[in-house]
Amino acid sequence: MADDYIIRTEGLTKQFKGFVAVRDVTLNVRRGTIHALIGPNGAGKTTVFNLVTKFLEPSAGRIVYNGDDITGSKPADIALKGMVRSFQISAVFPHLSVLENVRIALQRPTGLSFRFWKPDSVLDGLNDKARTLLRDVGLEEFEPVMAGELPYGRKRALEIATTLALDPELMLLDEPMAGMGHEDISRVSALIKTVAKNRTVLMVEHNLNVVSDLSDTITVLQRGEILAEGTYDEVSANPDVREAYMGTGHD
Ligand SMILES: Nc1ncnc2c1ncn2[C@@H]1O[C@H](COP(=O)(O)OP(=O)(O)OP(=O)(O)O)[C@@H](O)[C@H]1O
Repeated sequence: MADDYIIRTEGLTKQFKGFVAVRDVTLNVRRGTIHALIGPNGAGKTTVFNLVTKFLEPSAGRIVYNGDDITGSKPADIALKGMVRSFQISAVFPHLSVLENVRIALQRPTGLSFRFWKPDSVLDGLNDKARTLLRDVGLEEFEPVMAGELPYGRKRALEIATTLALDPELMLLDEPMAGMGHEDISRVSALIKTVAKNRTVLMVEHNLNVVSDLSDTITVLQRGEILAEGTYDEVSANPDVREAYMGTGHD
């Protein structure tokens, strides 16, 4: 049933001055799952993400979100419909406290407009909601800390909190583990599992341990095209995928 899929792309293609970065990508992301997009450098993962979130216009193909054709929509329109990309839209303001960052995020109807001019009394009313979000991402002790002073992994957790403030139905995570050490990776992985419980997550991630631990479905891209799709066990046993990653797929 079409409704099983929160987002579908049909024949998605993107050319940059004649170079085909993404070719005929038909992606189906099942509602309520964690779906990872992986592939070697230059495979087209970021371009697919930019197309899905409308930061780029496709050269051909269609994008359907919750049954609506959003191929011609603007990023702000799709954010309003519940598709929110983390680590891009959710800027963290370094000179504001952790709590203030989440309060401001709670003020954003689309994730794209910022309202600094609200009186303090209105912002104070948001404290309870902000504190709940901080607890969800394990940052309650960091509430008064300036965001710019947070350790790296905690900053990413704050970014997730500011994204969750928009209550997205589909959350897109762009390399959530980039630049993190082991400890942060385990904490942020656990966090993603928790926040994915009542929403859908589509993520681009290079760390294959994380991908295997978190993902229900994995789509492997290579040179702009889908090479394989399935569970981690399925794609990691696929000779074409092994060849693409390690050059050891076919004997
Ligand atoms: N704006 C652009 N203009 C021209 N070529 C581009 C542009 N954006 C991406 N490309 C090219 O398209 C291809 C796919 O790039 P993309 O960034 O989507 O890959 P990726 O899988 O995200 O790679 P990485 O893992 O290195 O981030 C690359 O060859 C890249 O050089």
